[in-house]
Amino acid sequence: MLAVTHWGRSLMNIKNSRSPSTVLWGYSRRDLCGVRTFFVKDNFLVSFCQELLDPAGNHRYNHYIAGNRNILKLDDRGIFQTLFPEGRSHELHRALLEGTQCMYCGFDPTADSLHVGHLLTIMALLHCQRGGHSVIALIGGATAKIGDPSGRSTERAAMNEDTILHNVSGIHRTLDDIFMNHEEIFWQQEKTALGNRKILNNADWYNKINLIDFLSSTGRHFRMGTMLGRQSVTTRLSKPEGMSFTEFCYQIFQAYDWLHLHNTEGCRIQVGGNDQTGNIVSGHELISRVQDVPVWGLTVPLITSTTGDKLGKTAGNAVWLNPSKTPPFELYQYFIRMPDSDMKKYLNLFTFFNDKVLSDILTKHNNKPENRYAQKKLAEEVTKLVHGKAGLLSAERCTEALFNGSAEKLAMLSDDELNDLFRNTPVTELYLDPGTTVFDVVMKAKCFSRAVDAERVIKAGGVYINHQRAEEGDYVLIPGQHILPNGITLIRIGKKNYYLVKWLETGTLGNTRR
Ligand SMILES: Nc1ncnc2c1ncn2[C@@H]1O[C@H](COP(=O)(O)OP(=O)(O)OP(=O)(O)O)[C@@H](O)[C@H]1O
Ligand SMILES: N[C@@H](Cc1ccc(O)cc1)C(=O)O
Repeated sequence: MLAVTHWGRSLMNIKNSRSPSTVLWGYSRRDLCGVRTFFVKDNFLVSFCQELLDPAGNHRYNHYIAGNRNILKLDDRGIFQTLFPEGRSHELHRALLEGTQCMYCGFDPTADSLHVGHLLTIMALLHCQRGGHSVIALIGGATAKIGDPSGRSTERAAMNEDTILHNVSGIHRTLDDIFMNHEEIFWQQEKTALGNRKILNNADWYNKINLIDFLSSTGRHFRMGTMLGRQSVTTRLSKPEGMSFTEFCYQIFQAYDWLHLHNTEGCRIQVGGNDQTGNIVSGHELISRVQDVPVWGLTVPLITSTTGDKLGKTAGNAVWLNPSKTPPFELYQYFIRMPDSDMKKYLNLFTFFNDKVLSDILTKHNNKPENRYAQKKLAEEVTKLVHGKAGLLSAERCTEALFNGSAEKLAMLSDDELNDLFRNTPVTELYLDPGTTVFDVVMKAKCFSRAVDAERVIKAGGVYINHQRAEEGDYVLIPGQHILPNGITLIRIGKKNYYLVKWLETGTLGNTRR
C-alpha cells in the first residue's frame, strides 16, 4: 500500500530506521508534479516527499513511503527470477516509485483455459496493481496462430479460427474472474486504489496491419544472427524436425506487441515465465532501437510438478483454472495434497499474506503438520482467488462430503457438485421399490457381480452407505438415512471404491453410467 503520512513524522521514521552502515541522501526536483524530494539509500529510493499548496495557499508536504509501489520487493517472495537488462534494477526501482508504470503479460490461447502455471504471472500482475501500477493481460489471438517455439521440442498444431475464438473467450473469462475476485475479496479493506487493468487481444492490431508495411517498418530492425542465436531457435534447429519459418518469426510478433503496448499504453515492463526470456529480450531490443527509452523485462520461475516437469499443456499435467475443466474441489485438493516442504515457497508465491502472517501460519503448521494447516490456508486462498467465495464453499463442502465422512454435507451437494465430484464414479439411476435392502442396492448398483461376494463383504464390515458402515445386508433402506434429501445414496466398498445411486421420481427415465 502506498502510505501517505505527514511529512515531519515520516521523516523522523526514516531517520530512525537508518542503519549505521547505510547513508540516506535526498535530492529535489521540479517537474509536472511540482517540487519533489527523493530519498535514496543504497541506490534505492525509499520514499519521496511532495510539496503541495492547500486551498488557503499554505505549503503542505505529503510523504510517500516506497511500500508496495516497489514491485521489485516481490523478489523476497521468490516471485521473480530474472530482471532484464541485468544490473539496471535501480532504474526500474526509481521508475516504479516516481510514477505509475504499466506492466503486461501475454497468454496464447492454445487451450480454452489457463492453468496453475499461469497463475504465477497473474500474481505478478496483481501485485503490480496493488502497487498502484497499471496492468495488461494480453491474449495472443494472433500469436496463437504463429505458435511460440519457446521450450517446445515440436511445432504446435495449427488451430482453426473457431477454436481460437473459443479459447480466447475461455481465457478472457478466467482472467476477468480473477481480477474481479481479487478486487472484491482481497482488496476491499485496503484504503488505496488498485492500478488500472485491461485485458487486450493482439488480434485487434494484427488484423489491421499490412504485411508489407510490417516487414518494411518492423522487420528491418531484427538481425538474423541475433534471431538465430535465441535459445528457442538453436534448440529446435539442433533437432531433426527443425522449425518452420512461421515459428522462427514468433519472436518478432511478441516484440512488436510490446512496442505497440508501449506506444499505445505506455507499457514499459513485460513479465513472463522464465521460458519467455528470449522473446522478452527481443522486445527490449526492438524498443531500444526505435524509441530509445528504458524498458524492463521480468521473469517468474517456472512452476513444476513433483517430477520436475514444467506444469502446463505440453507436459499434459495442467491443473486448469476453468471450473468446467478442473472443478473448484479438485483445484482445492491439488493444493491440499502438496508436500510440507513446499509450503513456504507456495504460500509466498500464491497468497498475499504478509511476512508476519506467513510466519504465523508456518509456525502453527510445524507444530502439527498432520493437520495440514498450511496446505488448507494455501488451498483456501487460491480457490477464493480463482473461483470466488462460492467456489471455496463448494470445494470445502465437497471435501467434507467425500473425505471427512459428513453425510450432512453429502446431502447438501448440488447436481453440479455431484457431477464434478463423482465424474469418475459409476452412477446408477434407480426407482425405489418398497422394501429395497442394503443387499439389493449394492447389487443393483453393480458393486459386486456375485451375490456371495456382496454378502461376504457386508458381513466383514466393508460396505458403507453414506459413510456409515452397513451392519446387515437385509436392512431396509430408510429415506433420510440411506436415501439423502438430495435424492442420492453414496456406497463405498472398502477404502476408496465409490458408487453413486441417484433415486428417480416415478415417471422419469433412468440410465446408468459406468
Ligand atoms: N508452469 C509455469 N510456470 C510459470 N509460468 C508459466 C508456466 N506455464 C506457463 N507459464 C507462463 O505463462 C505465460 C503464457 O504461457 P503459454 O500461453 O505459452 O502457456 P504454456 O502453458 O506455457 O503452454 P504449453 O504448456 O503448451 O507450453 C508465459 O509467460 C509462460 O512462461
Ligand atoms: N509467447 C507467450 C505468450 C505471449 C503472447 C504475446 C505476447 O505479446 C506476450 C506473450 C507464451 O507462449 O507463453
